Amino acid sequence: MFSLASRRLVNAATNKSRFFSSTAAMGKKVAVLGAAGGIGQPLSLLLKLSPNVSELSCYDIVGTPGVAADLSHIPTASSVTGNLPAAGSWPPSHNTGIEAALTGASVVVIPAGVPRKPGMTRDDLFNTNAGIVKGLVEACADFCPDAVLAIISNPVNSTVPIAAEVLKKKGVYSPKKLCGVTTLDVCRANTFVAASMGKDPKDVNVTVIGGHAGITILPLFSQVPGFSPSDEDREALTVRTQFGGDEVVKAKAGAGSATLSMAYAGYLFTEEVLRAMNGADDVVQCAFVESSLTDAPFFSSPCKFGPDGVTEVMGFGEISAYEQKWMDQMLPDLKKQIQKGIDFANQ
Ligand SMILES: NC(=O)C1=CN([C@@H]2O[C@H](COP(=O)(O)OP(=O)(O)OC[C@H]3O[C@@H](n4cnc5c(N)ncnc54)[C@H](O)[C@@H]3O)[C@@H](O)[C@H]2O)C=CC1
Ligand SMILES: O=C([O-])CC(=O)C(=O)O
Repeated sequence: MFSLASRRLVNAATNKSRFFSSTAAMGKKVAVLGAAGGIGQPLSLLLKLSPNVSELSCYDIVGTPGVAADLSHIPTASSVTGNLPAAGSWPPSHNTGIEAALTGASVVVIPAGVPRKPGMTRDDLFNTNAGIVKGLVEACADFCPDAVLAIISNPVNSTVPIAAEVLKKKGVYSPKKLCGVTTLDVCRANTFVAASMGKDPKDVNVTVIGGHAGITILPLFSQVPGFSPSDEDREALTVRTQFGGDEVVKAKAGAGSATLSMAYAGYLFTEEVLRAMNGADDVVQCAFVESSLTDAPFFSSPCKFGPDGVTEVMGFGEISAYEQKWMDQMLPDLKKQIQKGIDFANQ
């Protein structure tokens, strides 16, 4: 699923892409909200290397003039701007503010908000991040209502429903254009299974369904061709994928959560959205979207992408009895977290 995007990144970075000049003409404006943060900076770097991006708009409440000035020295075809809520944009001639940051954007990636510290759940971030996401999505509704929104800010299981409610109130909601980014769960599952099978991770593509928090994350290892782990290994790999975020939070010991792997995952997700916008008809990736596959109103599953975002929420095929057990356990939690977001947006 990701091998093409990954190859393009290497090509762009080494400036040898034979696609470079031809695809630059199809480049889109991409805005990163939270661009000065732990995820935002490396994500912006990767997007600056993308031949599918013609304009990179970095927005944050602090630091974006520096991030943009720094990125602007990288010799790729895209322009870059650093936007702040008030005065002090970069370049100085550029209008500052969220309106300038968002106007004309085709894709908006949102990693704005606080990360976890050890001992916290993603839901513990709700009180701070719910309001941040609500405010930013209101601005998206006002200034780029047709953009695809890719929500990274946690808790994704609640922030995506918040975004949906905000967009509905503004009269611009399209389920095709609102995605929670669960790509990091796929990256982790691929990495862990490839190591267990002695394979190159690029040859593994695990479907991960559900949500993006603990047991709501469900990797479908039964669908990986040639993979038949012992019960014990399957349990260990499933739990490690579900709690991969905690592994990083613990190792960072108070300095935050996954940033570099998330920047990579956010880049892969965005590249695939852009590739579909540019006409590719083979783009399928997991995303947390409005869904009728289960009785949870939002659910992550493989989705087909086209020029306007998600064109089909695909099913997830047959799952094993082991996976069904996790699914039964997950759904009440997931539905509760979704409802919490909906209630917040409507209070
Ligand atoms: N979906 C996923 O798989 C993952 C999600 N995350 C989540 O991503 C979020 C960001 O994580 P980090 O980058 O590590 O945090 P960070 O604290 O390093 O960066 C967040 C950035 O958001 C900015 N920000 C805060 N309020 C803002 C606003 N109203 N408008 C614009 N920018 C604003 C901050 O100034 C900061 O630069 C967290 O909520 C974290 O839990 C992290 C890893 C994986
Ligand atoms: O664990 C966290 O808080 C950050 C995150 O969502 C992840 O790494 O999957």
